[in-house]
Amino acid sequence: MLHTKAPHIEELIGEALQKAHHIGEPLFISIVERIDAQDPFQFFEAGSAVDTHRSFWQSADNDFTMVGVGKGSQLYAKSEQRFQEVQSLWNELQENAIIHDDYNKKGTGMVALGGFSFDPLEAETTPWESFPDSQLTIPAYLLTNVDEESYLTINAVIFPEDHPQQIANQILSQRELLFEAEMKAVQLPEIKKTVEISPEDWKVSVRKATEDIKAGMIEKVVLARELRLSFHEDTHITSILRTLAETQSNSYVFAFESNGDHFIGATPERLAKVDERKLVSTCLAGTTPRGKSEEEDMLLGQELLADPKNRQEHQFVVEMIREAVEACSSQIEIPEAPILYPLKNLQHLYTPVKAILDQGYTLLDVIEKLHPTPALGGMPQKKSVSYIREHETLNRGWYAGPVGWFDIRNNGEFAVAIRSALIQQDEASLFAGCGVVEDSDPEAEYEETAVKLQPMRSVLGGF
Ligand SMILES: C=C(O[C@H]1C=CC=C(C(=O)O)[C@@H]1O)C(=O)O
Ligand SMILES: [Mg+2]
Repeated sequence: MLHTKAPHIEELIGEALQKAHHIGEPLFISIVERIDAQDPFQFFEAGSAVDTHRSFWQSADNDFTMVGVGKGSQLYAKSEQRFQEVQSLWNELQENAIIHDDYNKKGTGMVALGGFSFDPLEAETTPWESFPDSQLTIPAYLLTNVDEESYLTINAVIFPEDHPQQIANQILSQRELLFEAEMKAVQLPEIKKTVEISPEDWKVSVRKATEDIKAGMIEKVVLARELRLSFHEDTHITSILRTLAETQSNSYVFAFESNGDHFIGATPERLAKVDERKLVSTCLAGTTPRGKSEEEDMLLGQELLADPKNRQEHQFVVEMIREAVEACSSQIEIPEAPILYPLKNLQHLYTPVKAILDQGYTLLDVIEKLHPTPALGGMPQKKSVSYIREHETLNRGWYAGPVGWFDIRNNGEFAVAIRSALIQQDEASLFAGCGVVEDSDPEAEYEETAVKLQPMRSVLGGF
């Protein structure tokens, strides 16, 4: 039930239309209202009656959630300069925008949500046909839960030839649908078939990578593998999303729906966040399972902190992020040694990076410098990405790519889309990778990826 009244939509659209007429060009309009507290999962569910294009984003500390429905506008770019191209499209869109916003809260109003594939030079498109190289959506309807309040943004492009009444009616009827849905009971899928894609070949590729590292070809490379599940029925995405959010603490929970396909995950790995020019990035690499008892857990954690192979894996990430952050910011703070970052099934080595972003740089500039970090690609950056293109048999698509959001206040946050799955009706592909260094043992790396597959596997009907 909706207890707030939409602001004078028709009036605002009428004004925008007059202006569009005057300049002879389409105009972007964004209207923000504060609404009664809304459950984001219910809103996501209700969104399916409005559009098959939805987005979900919840920050790792759970205090910030956004749900996008439909397309107010979209930003696409397909080239090695995709981050800069998306930035230019975003700047252009803002030039002809009218914004009605009395609140000025982060993540409300004109906000772009979406992601980028791991490697823009990957030629293969299957099974990622619905997820272009970069796709950022300014949702037609955006729910933002921030500072314990809920906000609804309506975004639309108004063309000079549009009819204001018609547009207002459509918005008002869709807006009503968004607050109507009854939440179904959580229903997780039942697995019909589980296929691990060539685990033995994958271990051989890890062994080969260690040899190539010893031969000096590269220093580190992250190799990923795939697990394919099929289900007895089509999956219910809201149930999967809600269960993921409930079970995976310390993680960003995300979902992107595009043409009915879903890319969904719970990733612990922040790439970069900018909040009023305060920049935060994260080095997360080096892994061990959680213990079954508190004692075993501590022991495993201490071993991880002291393990040279994992420390090396981690250190590559710290060095690279330091260099990238130094190129665009000042007052950089990086602790000398990592600490433990505990998740439900595993623990990582973690080093936070803080800085103040220099004037003139945007979040996308930072993402461009960082992606991929050696936690997802390797070291050196370009060589390891080519190595992956050549030796990894799966098509990563958006797996390990940057996913997130930004607004017109230059705030935003991107995480790296790991611990994730591409869900296509009654099928899913799950992905997990691991950092291979000189001393990697293929069997141990295989086990590490098995634990990393666990969070998605368990919400998809597995153990
Ligand atoms: C590439 C993945 O994890 C990365 C992030 C944290 C720890 C990692 C590791 O210890 O190997 C990986 O670099 C993945 O989960 O698919
Ligand atoms: Mg590792």
